[in-house]
Amino acid sequence: MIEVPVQGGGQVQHVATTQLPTAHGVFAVHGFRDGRGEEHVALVLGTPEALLADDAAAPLVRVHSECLTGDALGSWRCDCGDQLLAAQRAIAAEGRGVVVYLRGQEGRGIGLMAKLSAYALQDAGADTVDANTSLGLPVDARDYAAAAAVLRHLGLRRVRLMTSNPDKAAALRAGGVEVEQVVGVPVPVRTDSARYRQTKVQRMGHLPPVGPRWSGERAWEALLAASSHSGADDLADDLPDAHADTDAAASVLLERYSPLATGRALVIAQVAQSLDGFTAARTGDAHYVSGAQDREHLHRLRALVDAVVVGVSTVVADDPQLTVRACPGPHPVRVVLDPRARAPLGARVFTDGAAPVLWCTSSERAEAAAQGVAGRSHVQVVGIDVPSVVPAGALERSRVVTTVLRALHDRGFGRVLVEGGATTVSAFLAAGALDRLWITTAPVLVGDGVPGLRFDGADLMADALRAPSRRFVLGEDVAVELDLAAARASSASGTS
Ligand SMILES: Nc1nc2c(ncn2[C@@H]2O[C@H](COP(=O)(O)OP(=O)(O)OP(=O)(O)O)[C@@H](O)[C@H]2O)c(=O)[nH]1
Ligand SMILES: [Zn+2]
Repeated sequence: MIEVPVQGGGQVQHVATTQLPTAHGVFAVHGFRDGRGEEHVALVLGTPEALLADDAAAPLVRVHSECLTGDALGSWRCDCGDQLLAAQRAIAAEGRGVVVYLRGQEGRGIGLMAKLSAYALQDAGADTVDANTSLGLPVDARDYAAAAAVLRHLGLRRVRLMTSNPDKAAALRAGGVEVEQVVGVPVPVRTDSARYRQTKVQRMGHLPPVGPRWSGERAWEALLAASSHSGADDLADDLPDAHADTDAAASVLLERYSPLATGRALVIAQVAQSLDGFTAARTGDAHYVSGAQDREHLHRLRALVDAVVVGVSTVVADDPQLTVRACPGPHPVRVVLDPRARAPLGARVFTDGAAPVLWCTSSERAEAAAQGVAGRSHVQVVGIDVPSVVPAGALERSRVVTTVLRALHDRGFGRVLVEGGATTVSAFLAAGALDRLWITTAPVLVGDGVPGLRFDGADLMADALRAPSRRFVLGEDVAVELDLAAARASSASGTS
């Protein structure tokens, strides 16, 4: 056993070293006993060479005071549990660092039972400082000499310390460890610990808290940025990795949209249906099938693509704007598939000027259509090489799909959302043109109405179209995403 005397009388004995596999990586864990008989541990990530390298930044270190309620029981009365997690994540993200976990510091050193008594006084209105003093106990009875001794034992003479408590930095410096930087520990804001955190700043001289580095807003900006890098493959840099410190909103957005946020060409579709498979009532009324969260989801999908495609029937029935309003983000180019040029010239997409419109008509109808929208600079007519008769057969529909996607691709719009109606989405699906299909199911029964997805089906369930899927709850609704590109790839390689 090695004894490490330090200034101020602190000394620790090294007792054992072993491995600790955790959610954040495999840490080495070193056990120590101090002069008072308290047992402490150091969780260490990274080789000694990596930790002690002179030419690298000083390693991240967290000196953490034991808190049974916060660390082990998940209590939100204090921020200890969140801080421990945030420290392990930050260390994992850098690939090296140390958490010194100090036992015997429960309740800022007054012990667990006294802390619970102090909590009871806080329930009655006292703040965390007055609660301790009215129990006749010190506000803070901790000292960190043992932490300095542990770090010295590990050979660490310079650290970046994760804390908001200036006493910890001072104690390490007094114990012979240089604190090159004090780094805030990013933790979520929680109502239950708000007053406690405020008191620490106002009455105990702690530094103000820092928020998580990835808020929902920032994550969404990163997703938008990653989507707009045309053609590049190295976009992952824009997005936080799996260990990044994210708040709840950021986690949801990143999980849901990261697979879509690449600069690569991508054709996706979205449909909202009733439980019994209708997209509108018998009269065509579709206001509204799904709820507000699904609307926001649809607007996010719009913001992540270059172009959004609708069939003319949707323009006639719903007069949609097809812009991004329920979240921040750029409007996509709006594409109306209308071989017979029957969209009303007063439709909102033709009159609002909010974003460019490509009106895709058959070549024969293109000139007349262009005259109809003359002077509306945001509308461009695109003549597509398809007959202007109703393209009833599957073959014609699939020709329209291919021709339109090629026309969009040629104009630099590789990322496409096919938004409706269900006939148009079905045509893209049947043509094998969709990479991902989002279907939102709303808990409503329509009985009879405008049918949802329909395509030439299979005779046997064994031959039905199956694909890897993900599920998301959107309020009352459930969105399922089918990864059709993955399904095609696995059936092409015969592994389906
Ligand atoms: N007495 C008392 N102790 C508390 C209370 N809430 C949390 N603690 C204890 O406070 C200790 C953590 O100290 P904090 O002041 O939250 O933070 P810190 O460790 O000083 O500083 P950071 O490094 O920024 O986390 C743990 O031992 C907790 O058990 C409380 O209301 N009363
Ligand atoms: Zn705590």
